[in-house]
Amino acid sequence: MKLVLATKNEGKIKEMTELLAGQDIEILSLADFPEIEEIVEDGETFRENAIIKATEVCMQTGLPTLADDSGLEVDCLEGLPGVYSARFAGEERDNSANKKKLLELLEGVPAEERTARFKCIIAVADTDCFVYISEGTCEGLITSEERGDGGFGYDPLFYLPEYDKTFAELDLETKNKISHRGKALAGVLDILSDLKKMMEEEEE
Ligand SMILES: O=c1nc[nH]c2c1ncn2[C@H]1C[C@H](O)[C@@H](COP(=O)(O)OP(=O)(O)OP(=O)(O)O)O1
Ligand SMILES: [Mg+2]
Repeated sequence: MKLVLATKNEGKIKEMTELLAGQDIEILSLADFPEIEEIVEDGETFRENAIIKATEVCMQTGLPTLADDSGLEVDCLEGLPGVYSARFAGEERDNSANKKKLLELLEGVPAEERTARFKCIIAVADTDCFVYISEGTCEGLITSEERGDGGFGYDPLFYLPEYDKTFAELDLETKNKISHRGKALAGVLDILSDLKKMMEEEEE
């Protein structure tokens, strides 16, 4: 079965490809469909945006599609950047500027008040564009400076006390085991396996 990952984010593609390894699924991404235009993520929640991305790409490709909408919620910022994580510092969606803005907003906030969580909502659209949803959360703390050079996005600022490491200091396998994305993806594996069976039966 072919599955389109409805994302342009190389970091997500890498993590999800690893999480789906061994499922005998042929993974495509938006890089394989250059004709698909920029999708406007104007939902008010991760859930809405995940559904927008999954259904839009499913309709345009006619293939089963998986979309991930995710972001970082910081408690002392009342949940910001949240659904605005990608464009926190502006529409250019500049990662460095996003991280800088977050650190500036948290200047002077003591470690114990820097609690935060990553959230990920995954939407899987089948060939009828019927949508299944799964969620994952990962709790951590925001550091006061960047640590590590792995991962993507806010990873160098997201610290896991149990590991004494940021997401950017963990290897891909460990991040996938504990991350919001790893947990959300685990919740759709059964759906994907059912979908695969269905598609194979249809072909016979
Ligand atoms: O594990 C993560 N490690 C670090 N940062 C992360 C992670 N997960 C989400 N994030 C950040 C990146 C981006 O600022 C926002 C997601 O925004 P989001 O719209 O879902 O993704 P995106 O625009 O990068 O790619 P796309 O929409 O094509 O899937 O949260
Ligand atoms: Mg996006």
